Amino acid sequence: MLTAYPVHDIRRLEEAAIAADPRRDLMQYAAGALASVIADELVEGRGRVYGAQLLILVGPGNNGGDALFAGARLARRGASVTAVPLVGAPHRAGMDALVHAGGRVVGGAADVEADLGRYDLAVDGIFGIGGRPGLPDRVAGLVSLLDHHAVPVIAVDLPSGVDADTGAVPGAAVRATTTVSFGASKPSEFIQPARDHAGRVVRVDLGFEADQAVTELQQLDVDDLAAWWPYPGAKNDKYSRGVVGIDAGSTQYPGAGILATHGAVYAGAGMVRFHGSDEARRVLTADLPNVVYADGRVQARLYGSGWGEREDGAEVIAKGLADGLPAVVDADGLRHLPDGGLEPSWLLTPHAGELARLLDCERSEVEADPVGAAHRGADRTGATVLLKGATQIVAQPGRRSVLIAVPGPAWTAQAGSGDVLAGICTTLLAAGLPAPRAAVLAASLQAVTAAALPGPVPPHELAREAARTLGRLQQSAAPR
Ligand SMILES: NC(=O)C1=CN([C@@H]2O[C@H](COP(=O)(O)OP(=O)(O)OC[C@H]3O[C@@H](n4cnc5c(N)ncnc54)[C@H](OP(=O)(O)O)[C@@H]3O)[C@@H](O)[C@H]2O)[C@@H](O)CC1
Ligand SMILES: [K+]
Repeated sequence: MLTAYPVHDIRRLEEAAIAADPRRDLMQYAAGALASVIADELVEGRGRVYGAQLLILVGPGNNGGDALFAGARLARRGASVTAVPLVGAPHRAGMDALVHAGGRVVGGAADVEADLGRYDLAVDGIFGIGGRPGLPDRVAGLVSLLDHHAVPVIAVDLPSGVDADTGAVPGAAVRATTTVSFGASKPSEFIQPARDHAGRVVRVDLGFEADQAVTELQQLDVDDLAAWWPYPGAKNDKYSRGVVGIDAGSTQYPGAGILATHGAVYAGAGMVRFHGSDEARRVLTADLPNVVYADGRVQARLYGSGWGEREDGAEVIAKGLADGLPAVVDADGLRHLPDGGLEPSWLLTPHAGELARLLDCERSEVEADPVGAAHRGADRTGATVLLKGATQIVAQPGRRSVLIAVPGPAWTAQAGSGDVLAGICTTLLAAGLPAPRAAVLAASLQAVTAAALPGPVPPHELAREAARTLGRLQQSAAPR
């Protein structure tokens, strides 16, 4: 599990670390770690540090200071280091150190633009956690020229221009090959599209005490998925493994019911009762003869996938709430929710557009701050929210921390993925998992399965493949 903290918490962690050991110079420590990552990349790219051409992009704050001190260390090792101040006045002591070590400082972007292709590597010390999203125009021009010349960029702390807290990239931003992240991960390391701008992330421990933070973003890894999945044990029977009730699909969209049922069955439901359309039922009878159609006991229900314009949606959901069973509400079902009053054991699975509708805001607002929007969705409805998309975020009402699923390939962005995911979520609720854990495990299983079978594999085939993923995960699961 990786944990990220918003910038205001990282500032507090930094202050606490400095107060705990005032003699420790965090910037020198950070610069030393940065210099060693840069040296490794130079050695990998061209065999040695000596003689390497290094360009340092310098902003007005301590991020530029880190880059300049690292540049000084590399100049002492024989690299030819050029620093270009790009915004405001650069870090004074860092500049002095670089010049003292034999580095060169030019006046501005115009002095390096003509021969950018000669640099082996550029270091982005423009903005760090004090950065506002976007880059001034002249800086954006230089950054895009570096991209054009395919000069690899190492970002200091985070790629300049991205929004560290939200993961949004509303304007120009550095696209790094490697990011050297100090002290604590930033949300932008987990959330798309900023995650793609960071490239490979190298974390440098600055001795922060994380328990002083208020908000956390926890991103699962494959080991967490393997360890947390509720595999059946010797004492389980089909009822204790969990019976799923699926009310999904319609005459208009029978496929949604079929796909959700595939998701539920192949994620290991003890039994699936299907209450969707007759069209879907005919297909399921042939494909999945283990599915039953009679009413009876269930431990969790799915509502909404492929409902279309269903008229009794609100009634069906109200009845489900009165039953007191945990439930997943997906897709068209989200239009029939009561105004608040849901429970955290209910899981809503909107994509950005559906969450925007729930929040009465524009989709672009959800995309600009998906974690904040997921929180608002959970607080407004009282339910757990799994916000689907390039980054899959789980928020709970009244809690400031979120869970993030294992990242997966963009291949899963296709019609039907959400229906399968809703089915997997319902299986995990029926197995007795709390809604946040069910949501993050289900999304992670789908991502890990798609990563192992890359390509345009249709969602029902990925659903089947998930069963094989689970078999492999169970074998690899170390007891915790
Ligand atoms: N504290 C510690 O212990 C350690 C900190 N460390 C390092 O310090 C970094 C944080 O340093 P920092 O606070 O000086 O902020 P940083 O981002 O360098 O610059 C902010 C300046 O940029 C300006 N500015 C921002 N955006 C802009 C824009 N779009 N366009 C134009 N201007 C813009 C902004 O202006 P303002 O917003 O105030 O108007 C302000 O002047 C951190 O990421 C890490 O690298 C490490 O050494 C480890 C120990
Ligand atoms: K940076």
